[in-house]
Amino acid sequence: MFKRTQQTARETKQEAKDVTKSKNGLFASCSFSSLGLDPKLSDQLQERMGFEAPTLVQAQSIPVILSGRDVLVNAATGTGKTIAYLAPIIHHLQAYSPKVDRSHGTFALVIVPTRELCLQVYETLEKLLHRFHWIVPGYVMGGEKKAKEKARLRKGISILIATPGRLLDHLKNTASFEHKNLRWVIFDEADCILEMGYGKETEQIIKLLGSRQHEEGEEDDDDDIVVPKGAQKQTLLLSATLNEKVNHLAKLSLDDPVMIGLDNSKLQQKQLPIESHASPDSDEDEMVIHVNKSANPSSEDYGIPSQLVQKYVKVPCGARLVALLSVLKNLFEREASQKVVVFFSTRDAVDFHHSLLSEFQWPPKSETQEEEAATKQLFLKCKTFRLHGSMEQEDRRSAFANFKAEKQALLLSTDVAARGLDFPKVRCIIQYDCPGEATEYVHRVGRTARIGEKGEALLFLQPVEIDYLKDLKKHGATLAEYPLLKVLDKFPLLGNMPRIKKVISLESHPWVISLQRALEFFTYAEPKMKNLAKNAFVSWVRGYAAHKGELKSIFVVKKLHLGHVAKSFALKEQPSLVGKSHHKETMKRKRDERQKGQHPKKRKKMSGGNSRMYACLSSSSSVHYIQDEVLLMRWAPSLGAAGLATLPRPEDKGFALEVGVGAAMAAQGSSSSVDSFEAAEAKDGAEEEEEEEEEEEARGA
Ligand SMILES: Nc1ncnc2c1ncn2[C@@H]1O[C@H](COP(=O)(O)OP(=O)(O)OP(=O)(O)O)[C@@H](O)[C@H]1O
Repeated sequence: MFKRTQQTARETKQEAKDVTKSKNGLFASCSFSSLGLDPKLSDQLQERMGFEAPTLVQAQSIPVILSGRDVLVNAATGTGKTIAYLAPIIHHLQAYSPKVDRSHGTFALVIVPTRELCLQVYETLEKLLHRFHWIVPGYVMGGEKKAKEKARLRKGISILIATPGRLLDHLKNTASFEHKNLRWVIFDEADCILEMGYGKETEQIIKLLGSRQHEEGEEDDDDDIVVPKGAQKQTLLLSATLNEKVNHLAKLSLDDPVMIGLDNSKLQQKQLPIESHASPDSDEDEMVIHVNKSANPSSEDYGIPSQLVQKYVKVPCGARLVALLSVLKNLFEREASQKVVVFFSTRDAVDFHHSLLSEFQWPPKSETQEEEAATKQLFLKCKTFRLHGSMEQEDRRSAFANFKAEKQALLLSTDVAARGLDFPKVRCIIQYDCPGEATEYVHRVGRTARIGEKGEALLFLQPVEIDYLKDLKKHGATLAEYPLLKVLDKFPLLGNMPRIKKVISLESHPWVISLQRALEFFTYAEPKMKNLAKNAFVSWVRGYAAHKGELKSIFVVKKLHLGHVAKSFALKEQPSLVGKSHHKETMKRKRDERQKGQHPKKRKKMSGGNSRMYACLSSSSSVHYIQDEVLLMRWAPSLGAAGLATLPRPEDKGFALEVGVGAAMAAQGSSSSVDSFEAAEAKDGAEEEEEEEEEEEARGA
């Protein structure tokens, strides 16, 4: 006992040392005012916000941004990039004479990929503007009422934070959106904006802003232009994972940029083929970002906080759910007051695990009812929140705010929480479903170990997926193995279950067996739970088939044992992947939700206006249908020996369809990939409100 206390004390001391060391490497040895910021603003940062010194990236970026140059900033997650770009803008704006007011419209535009990040940047901005009340902050984003946003834009917003779809909508349709004084455009999480499929929107935004921009030296007799003479328009691109994908955006929007945090291995004279949209008069000496893919890459390919402890846990598919619950229980028992985020690949998986963790009790059954009432408790004694793209905006907002405010809580999320979100005191990130590209791994784990704090990250892998570690290593992430068996051994066994001395496989561990049984019992006790499990199973398999590029050879859907996958959703048998009954259930669920007002009038545009069902025969000769003809056309060549046939709508003919696993699954999987889901959701946000707004306008709102 004494030995253990001594060891814990030693570990705590070591952790404290590590944090100090990492903090030493994070902060610059200067003050905010020495960077050239206005004293009132420096004071606000130091005194009111409690930032004693700028971080290194702030110390490097602020003077360059103040000088008016375009900038590309690449710095690790949680190093303070938001302040790095907001502070110089406020410094300039507060000094304008005459003072800026609402009638001058928007001077700075910050474009971010998700709604939560939009709100977060807005909150930071509000704090920074505390002493500059005449500068008006504001935001526009999908999911909000457009009529209200229009009214706010009409009044005037000096610094506007926006998601791309909604911003484009206002640029096109809100005549009162004043931006002729626009001087700054910032793309925060620039690579993500492009990866989420916003490339076209971004190009249009740049074009629309450019066409109405006030060019320097331009003859202009408009008295409303208040940008100081000689002040240059400035564009800033930032991310922890700037890579070659942003070259096109950089080329479109940046003029002779300064690169901050991009080491020489990533910057090369223009050798890479820049995409065909490159302007013919481009500068031949221009720098482009190039990610080093050599056999011996830099360990700093993507900036992962050095104090972050990264681990992986190898779990056979059938034991995944038990392993997840055990790891979580162990974490919260070890340290009650902490926050943990678990990432899943699909929204259905988030919903299922959220319901399960919010209701599942332990121990599962007792001898007498009185005893049961006295001893039963929730398996996890912490508040559990969920966050994903098809939640109602108000629910998203409250989940985000509540998880932020809690001291002890668990958040289950899709990648909607992976970028930029700054939840204080998150101690551990669990990636229960693999993230896909290494960039996403970096951003997910970046929700912990922020601003020099300690943090842990745990990646779940099945034995067949273990090669993913090599992919991460190429980008500088090396993970140690998590001692799962040791953790499982700590849990007390139920009743008189014998403790086996040597456990041969994880699945035969008595704790795993009893917990799995209890979970299955719980899931089957209520039809609602069972349906959630089935939906989660189906979308998980589809999501698995949607891995892209080189990762397809690691995450091979054909290698999955679907019975074991079912077990990981506490199902005793494998449900049909897309049977008629499932299709009907999904339609019914959506109808019910719509009636309850949970899915207000989402309009999905199908190409050609008339959707038809297609069927394709996979190599295993089972039938799979796809509702989106474009998707099938794209995937058809990759189906190999698969036959292809056009069928009437199943609901017309009333035949049941079974899905085949393999190439055809991959085809449907692509439609349920997280990225395209989230992007589609966010884009819908722009359209979704149209009808609502028309209605409101008709009512004279
Ligand atoms: N100079 C500073 N001193 C102390 N804390 C700071 C400082 N600057 C910023 N912070 C805090 O650090 C946290 C991380 O900042 P921020 O969210 O801007 O990081 P980021 O680099 O944008 O991360 P990501 O890449 O994940 O988006 C925030 O809570 C912020 O308030």
